[in-house]
Amino acid sequence: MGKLYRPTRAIIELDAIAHNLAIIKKAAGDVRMIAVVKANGYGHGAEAVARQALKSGAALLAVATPDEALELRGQGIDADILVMGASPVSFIPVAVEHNVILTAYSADWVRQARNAASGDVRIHLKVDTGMGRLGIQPEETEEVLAMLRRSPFHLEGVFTHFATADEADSDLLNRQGERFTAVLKHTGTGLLIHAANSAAALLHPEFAFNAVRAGIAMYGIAPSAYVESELKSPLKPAMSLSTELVHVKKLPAGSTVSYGATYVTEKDEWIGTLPIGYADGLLRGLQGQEVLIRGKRVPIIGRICMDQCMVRLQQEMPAGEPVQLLGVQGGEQIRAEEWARCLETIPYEIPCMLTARVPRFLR
Ligand SMILES: Cc1ncc(COP(=O)(O)O)c(CNc2conc2O)c1O
Repeated sequence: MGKLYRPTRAIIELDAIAHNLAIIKKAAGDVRMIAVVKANGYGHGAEAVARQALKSGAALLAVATPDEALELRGQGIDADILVMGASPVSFIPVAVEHNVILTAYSADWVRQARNAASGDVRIHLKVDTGMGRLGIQPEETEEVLAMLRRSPFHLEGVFTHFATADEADSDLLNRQGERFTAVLKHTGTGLLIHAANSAAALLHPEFAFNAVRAGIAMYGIAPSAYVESELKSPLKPAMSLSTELVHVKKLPAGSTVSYGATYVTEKDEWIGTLPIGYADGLLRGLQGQEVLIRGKRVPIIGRICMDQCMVRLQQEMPAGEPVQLLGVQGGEQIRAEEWARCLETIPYEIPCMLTARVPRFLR
């Protein structure tokens, strides 16, 4: 990456990825780890996270789309990669060429795919046990397995996905687990059997089967407040986001700040400008969110702009003063979970929403 002239950057701590995978592995037991690196590694950088996860013992990688798999292959990643989403039948020859594992997610897909396939097509069969997104219905299992046996597919795994593993109420989780266990009576041996996402891997080892698919927790973010409250060891956020003040001025009482002049200073106020805005992923809904300067919390005031935002300082400060938007500064910390509360969303969205304009530096 060439020299950058804007101080805004995300730092990705690979040690945190390793730390979090160890926590997940300890919780899930003696099972294989599938590192979910889709969506550019939840915004952290898929290649770097994939390499660290493999170094930390991940057995294979999981992505959402065929293109994400090909991108990793293009970056020289030779490990097994499972495309968990719907791959078009037209991708099958490409998958064989690049040794990418596909998901058989419906009886129709199997019917169409078996006519398009030549060569050893590696697949995992997905069963819909209650997520209602992709997967065959449990009652289709024997029919689909029979079709697979009469096809050029090499069935290597069976999986399902939990809809409520991050919630205290485990009723649907248990029903999904029972449905999936019933399906496994028909699938034979020697398969990778995986159902658990981070929440299930951390809190429900009874559903670890012989592999778990870790996403959000690998990045050091708890799937939900409930899961975080149940954790024995804290996760370590792998991403921090920082910048610097680029402009500081004192505005007299009654001065307006930013578009719409929605913020008016009530007295003489020191106002700082940060070179980060909603085109970087600092969404306008984060107006009012605090950032850290000299270890103290100061609020974003006025409307967040495309490339900049303003904060109300407690005193005069020089341009160049470090600003922490996510991460630790002094004795304080701001986490993705806090942004998620501010935006009334889930923490998953936070790292994913940082745009490519924010450079990611590995540490
Ligand atoms: C099929 C599948 N397996 C595993 C994971 C990892 O889950 P985790 O990040 O909770 O560990 C996901 C995440 N999928 C999504 C997370 O948020 N929206 C999603 O579609 C997934 O879609």
